Amino acid sequence: MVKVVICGAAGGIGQPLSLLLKQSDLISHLALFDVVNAPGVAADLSHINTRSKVTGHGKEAMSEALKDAHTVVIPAGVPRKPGMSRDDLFKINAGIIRDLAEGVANNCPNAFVLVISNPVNSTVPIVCEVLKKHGVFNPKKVFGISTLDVVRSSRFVSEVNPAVDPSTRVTVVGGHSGVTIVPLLSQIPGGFVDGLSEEKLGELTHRIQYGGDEVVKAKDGAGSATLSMAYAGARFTLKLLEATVAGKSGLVESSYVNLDADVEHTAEFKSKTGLDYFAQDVEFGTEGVSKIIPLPEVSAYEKKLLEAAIPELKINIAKGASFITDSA
Ligand SMILES: NC(=O)C1=CN([C@@H]2O[C@H](COP(=O)(O)OP(=O)(O)OC[C@H]3O[C@@H](n4cnc5c(N)ncnc54)[C@H](O)[C@@H]3O)[C@@H](O)[C@H]2O)C=CC1
Ligand SMILES: O=C([O-])CC(=O)C(=O)O
Repeated sequence: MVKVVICGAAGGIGQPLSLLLKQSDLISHLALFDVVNAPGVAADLSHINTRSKVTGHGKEAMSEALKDAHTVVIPAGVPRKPGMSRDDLFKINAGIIRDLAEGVANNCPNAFVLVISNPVNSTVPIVCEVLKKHGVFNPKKVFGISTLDVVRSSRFVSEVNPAVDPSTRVTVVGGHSGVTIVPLLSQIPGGFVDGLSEEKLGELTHRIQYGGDEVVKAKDGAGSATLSMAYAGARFTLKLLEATVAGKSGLVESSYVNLDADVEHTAEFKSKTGLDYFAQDVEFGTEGVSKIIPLPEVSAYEKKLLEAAIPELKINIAKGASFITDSA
């Protein structure tokens, strides 16, 4: 039985994400949890004639929803409005994520946990610290979903140079907010960056780093990216299921992870930077993270971007981790 739980399933991301996951035969039970409207969304989805059973679980039924889950995807919490940073969401979302992580520790301690809720740079450390507190932390099983940064990069690159197919993978590392998002455009095959002026490269990098703001502004108070995020979230979740359920090897996706997930390939980076978490290309295996792919040789421009990302990431990580450790 492969039970996948969506926490925040009735929301802007939760609904289309649930719809996309309903199409997968790898899932046998899709459990939708939300503090509002979960039974309604579940009833609707349950009429679709694919393999999975769908159940809805309201406010009082978190434990029932999470019980024995294989994978838990978390897009629960509030989104940004214009003028807000992702970090401004911490006040509300940190507590929501802590409570859901407690639920995971108590009901499905072996589950893969995929965190979408912002600020991802801090919510992932919150989940990890809660799981550590309960003695059930496995760094190979907790993922911050930064896939939307990769999806945007591929799209925006193809707009700058139509010769690059929009499905071309772009390596994006760092974290998931502003300067912590570091696209490694020098890695795109075919000498993509060589054809760009310094100004164009700066503009494209900035667009990738602040792509979320474009949507927040266009939605004008009605929230942030939901449909592109659902696409990115489904792509990540399904790839992980292909590795963990169907046993496919060699699948790679970028993710914001605890670097202890692969000490062999991260020890040097960790001691050099002092970072415990970083988004990097991750190869999936049956246990979750099978390998964190080391950073490639980066350009001088990207080196500067990394230098700007690291101190900001440290602040975000410390804020998330101490939210749990200081209250112990
Ligand atoms: N990682 C990424 O790339 C992205 C992350 N996000 C983040 O995802 C989160 C959700 O965004 P939207 O779906 O647009 O927001 P939304 O407000 O439309 O939906 C959030 C849902 O979470 C539910 N919820 C609130 N507290 C809950 C709890 N304790 N347990 C279960 N469900 C709960 C709400 O009832 C609501 O249905 C936001 O924090 C947003 O910033 C958004 C886009 C991209
Ligand atoms: O911008 C936001 O607040 C939502 C998000 O994380 C994104 O779209 O990348």
